[in-house]
Amino acid sequence: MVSWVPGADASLFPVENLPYGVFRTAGDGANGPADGSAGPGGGAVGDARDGSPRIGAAIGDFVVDLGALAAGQRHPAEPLLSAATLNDLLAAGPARWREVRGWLAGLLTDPAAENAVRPHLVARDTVEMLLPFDVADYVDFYSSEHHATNVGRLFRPNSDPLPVNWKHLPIGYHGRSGTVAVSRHPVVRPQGQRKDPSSDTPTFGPSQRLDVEVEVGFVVGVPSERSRPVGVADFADHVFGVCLVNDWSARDLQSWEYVPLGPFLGKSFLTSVSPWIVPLDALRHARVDPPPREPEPLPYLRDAPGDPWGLDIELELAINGTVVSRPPFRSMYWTPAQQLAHLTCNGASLRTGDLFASGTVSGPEPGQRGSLLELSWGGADPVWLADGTSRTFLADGDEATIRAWAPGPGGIRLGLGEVRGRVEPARGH
Ligand SMILES: O=C(O)/C=C/C(=O)CC(=O)CC(=O)O
Ligand SMILES: [Ca+2]
Ligand SMILES: [Mg+2]
Repeated sequence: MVSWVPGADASLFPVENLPYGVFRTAGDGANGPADGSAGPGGGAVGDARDGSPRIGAAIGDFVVDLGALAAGQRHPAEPLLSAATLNDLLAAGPARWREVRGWLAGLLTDPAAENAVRPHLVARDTVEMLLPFDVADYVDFYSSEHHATNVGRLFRPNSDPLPVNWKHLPIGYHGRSGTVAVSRHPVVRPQGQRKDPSSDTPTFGPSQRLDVEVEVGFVVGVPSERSRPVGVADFADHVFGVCLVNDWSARDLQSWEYVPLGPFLGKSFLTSVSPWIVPLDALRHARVDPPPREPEPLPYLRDAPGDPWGLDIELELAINGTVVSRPPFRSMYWTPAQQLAHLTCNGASLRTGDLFASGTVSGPEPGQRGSLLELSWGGADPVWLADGTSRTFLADGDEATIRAWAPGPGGIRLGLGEVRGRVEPARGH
């Protein structure tokens, strides 16, 4: 498809992508004077909606202001698109999602629509991106065989690396939705209990083993009824789209606290997500067969015939600008459709805004590991950065950035954007 938006076709946000997000422009609510002296729309280039959250879609170097565009076009989805979060659009379901996406793609490719749409384009480098949806429940899975094997070796050297249940069900845990934040949120070093292996008693203080986890997140749109499991074949009826997730992890807190109930404070201080939610429709060309599963899973976890949900998403992790890893999502053992089926198989219901993350994505090669725990092999083998310094875990001031791409139609690449965060020193106590 050819868009009239300058540069869009050759960018990572061409009209085949059209991810949704929530943005605001500088104004009273954003970068305006702290004393609030300027009224709404104050300032020479002010807009009455400066500072207010607005729903947008990314196209090339721009954001389309969807509420304003829909109002101008008298589009029936205008109330959904004029909201402050994506939640109403998420709840509207696949028929509405496809209709809005088709309408927008039509306008962005029709030269006759340029005059009507152009006033609603905002340069992306001038906006602030906000958390795009109210996060309902947050679940994190553990579905990379390579990651689970590596972490098993490091955390449980005297046991089998994979737990006996691992190939029978997608292991997961419930995380903390209230501390999910959008990219660029500061990563304040968490404090907590940790116990040095050479000591008999724990101490309290700032984590010395702060880590990243490179993950892909799935955003639920359509809720489900309690006591009615969602089958693998119904994945696309409920899930709206995909974002990137960094499940920041304090390994010293985690390894001391996690037995027997699993991750708790070592991960609950912050989970960062990318601002752009790429609709499943945009990822049609990224679908691939997942790796072979042996033994065959129980019936409720088998791939829907002819409709498996492996995804060929290439990820990249950079620390202070040095790319340290390229995890391949296509190597994940359990697909998001299997994760969703498992999440609901006991009758637990879904809510609009539920977020479930894949688990750390690690491929089979050392350069494909999705955490510093694995890349530095538990701190034994430092990772070198372009400035000549090395890391085992994150230092104060470090910035971690996850980026990703997926194949689109006709050999083009679609961007999933990025999620980044900079570490700040611990506070308090
Ligand atoms: O093996 C363990 O004890 C824990 C591994 C994790 O860090 C849990 C997690 O967040 C799951 C994942 O990201 O794959
Ligand atoms: Ca994780
Ligand atoms: Mg987390």
